[in-house]
Amino acid sequence: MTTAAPKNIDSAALTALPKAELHLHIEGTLEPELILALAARNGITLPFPTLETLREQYEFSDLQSFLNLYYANMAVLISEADFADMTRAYLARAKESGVRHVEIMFDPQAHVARGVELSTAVNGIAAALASSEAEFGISTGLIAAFLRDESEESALAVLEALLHMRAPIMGIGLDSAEVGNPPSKFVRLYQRAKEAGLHLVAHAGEEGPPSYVEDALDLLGVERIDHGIRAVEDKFLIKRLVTEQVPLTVCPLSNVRLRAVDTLAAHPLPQMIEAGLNVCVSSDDPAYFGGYVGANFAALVAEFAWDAATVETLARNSIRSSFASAERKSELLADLAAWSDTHG
Ligand code: HPA
Ligand SMILES: [Zn+2]
Repeated sequence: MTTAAPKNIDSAALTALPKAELHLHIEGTLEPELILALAARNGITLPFPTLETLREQYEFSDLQSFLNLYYANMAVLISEADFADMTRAYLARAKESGVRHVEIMFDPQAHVARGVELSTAVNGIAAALASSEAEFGISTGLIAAFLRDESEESALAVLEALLHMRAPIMGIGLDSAEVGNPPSKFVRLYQRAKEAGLHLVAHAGEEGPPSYVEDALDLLGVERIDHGIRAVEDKFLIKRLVTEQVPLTVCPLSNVRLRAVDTLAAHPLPQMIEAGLNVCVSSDDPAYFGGYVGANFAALVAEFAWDAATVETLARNSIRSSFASAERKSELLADLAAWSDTHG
């Protein structure tokens, strides 16, 4: 018997790969063109009012330097239509990347702090998500992410408001400036969300130490870790993450642009796959970091010369680690098996 040589993974095959995107900040999908269009629609003057001057700002030295621009650009989001247009634009691009299921994070506190009603943000995003399956073939879920550089009281107040208005959220997350804002600050928030039946995720180990990953699991009870790349610094933690198969949503282009790693070649993802960790690939803030999830896969395949089996594993992990219904997961896994028959 001869073994067939692995086929090359071309861009059409990567696009066709059925995948779930589990780490995506919807405000991080605002492309410069849309920022300027929304600014014009709302009569807002931005500090960088042209495409050229705005684009010049997209050089980051760390997470905080990115967050400064990310929060400043949110000023253009005023009406439900703005939130809906941003979300629909993302879904259209996600479809081009072969995304079949997405769990979208949004930052409710960042909008409330600007004087935008919570219902405006929630209803606008939800309106676009409501037609996503029919329009784009993408099933969706919404996750309210809380700002870890704000107080737990502020997060609790916004969570209560979301529950009171019966916002269509499936879970909560924790994002923004990580170092100095450990998971231990948010124990009551996560307890409350758990009581309310919500799924629990948190960013940990992006810039923060491996102990934040451990604390997110032990103190907050999260089901998934967003990023988690610094876990590789602690071999005992890696062993635990492998044993428990904790999902890690890794965002390679983000890590390079925010200098969490020096280069894509130096990214720990191959080592993480090799160790048997339950990793998947996501885009984080694709309008800021040089590409949607398809571009992340393409860059990885170009850098590491991966075969079909490796990208299939990453896609399978993303589907299995999602909070999609059991039926939806089976459907996507069947599509993945069909992809493998063609491309494997
Ligand atoms: O990459 C990120 N890290 C932390 N907080 C964030 N908020 C939006 N994007 C990010
Ligand atoms: Zn993120």
